[in-house]
Amino acid sequence: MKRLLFIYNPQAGKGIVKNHLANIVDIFTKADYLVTVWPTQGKEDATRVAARQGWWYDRVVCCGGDGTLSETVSGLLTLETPPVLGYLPAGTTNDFSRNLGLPRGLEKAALTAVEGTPRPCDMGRFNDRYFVYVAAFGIFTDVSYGTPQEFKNAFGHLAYLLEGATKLGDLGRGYHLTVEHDGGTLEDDFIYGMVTNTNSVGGFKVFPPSQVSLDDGVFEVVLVRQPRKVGDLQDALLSLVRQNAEESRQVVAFHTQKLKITAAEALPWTLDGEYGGAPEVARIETQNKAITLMWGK
Ligand SMILES: Nc1ncnc2c1ncn2[C@@H]1O[C@H](COP(=O)(O)OP(=O)(O)OP(=O)(O)O)[C@@H](O)[C@H]1O
Repeated sequence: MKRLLFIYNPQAGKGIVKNHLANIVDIFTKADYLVTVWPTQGKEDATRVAARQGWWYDRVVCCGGDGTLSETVSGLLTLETPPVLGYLPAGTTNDFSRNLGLPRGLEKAALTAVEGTPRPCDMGRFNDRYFVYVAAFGIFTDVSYGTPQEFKNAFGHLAYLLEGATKLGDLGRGYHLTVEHDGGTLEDDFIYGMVTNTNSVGGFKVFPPSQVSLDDGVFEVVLVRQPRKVGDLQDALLSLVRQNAEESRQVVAFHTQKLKITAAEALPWTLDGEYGGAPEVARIETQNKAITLMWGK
């Protein structure tokens, strides 16, 4: 009999997991797993339990929103040989799960967690922390802006925000940055930056799907320069909407394995939609195929 650790956030997505718990455990049991169930007790608890107990299990499955997935992965990455991870999306935002082709419904996702296709995926290191699919800074990811929910929705709203800014003639507040990546170094003022592993962050796409993969060992980086005039904002917006960032003066887009961003002041970041601190120097690196995730067939 194999061993499975099921970590779930009882608060995620208004507590929907509770209504499905018996069915989920039954699905795991039928797949020949002895199941340990761990309802998370608060912030960072998923990280703690995954880091301390994960080594003993053949499979870890987590259930919750992007926050729970990110916390579980952070714990598993401290292990020498992390077990295969299944994910049951149950949050208010489940951006990442779209990339895994998971079926709708917790029972179907539970079946995928034990009988789907295991695929190694790249994870991100951000100074001494980890992220699963996105690290970002700038307009509307700033801590001073508002609630965590507003951060979470920021990515999907970027194009919309730029459009609004264009109408208002608000050129935004830039950060003076030195950006060192595999292909060179640039120094300029930027209003927004995103380092991502996926092609779907709130439906905001920059790279053609053929250039993006979860296991290629590189991240996709998008930086929006500080506009000097309203026309610059329009230029940035158009290039984002048309997915031709490479041709825009306002938007810089590239792939890289390593990235170092040095800011002239504290720069607030979000990691997987949660506040990630405000370091002056951010060292970001792809951890190639660091976690094997269960995918839908
Ligand atoms: N028992 C708990 N009570 C309160 N918060 C918790 C508890 N367990 C975990 N958390 C915290 O809740 C945060 C959000 O969790 P999660 O992302 O799973 O759910 P969500 O907010 O509903 O979904 P999303 O983040 O996708 O909007 C996590 O950062 C986690 O640390």
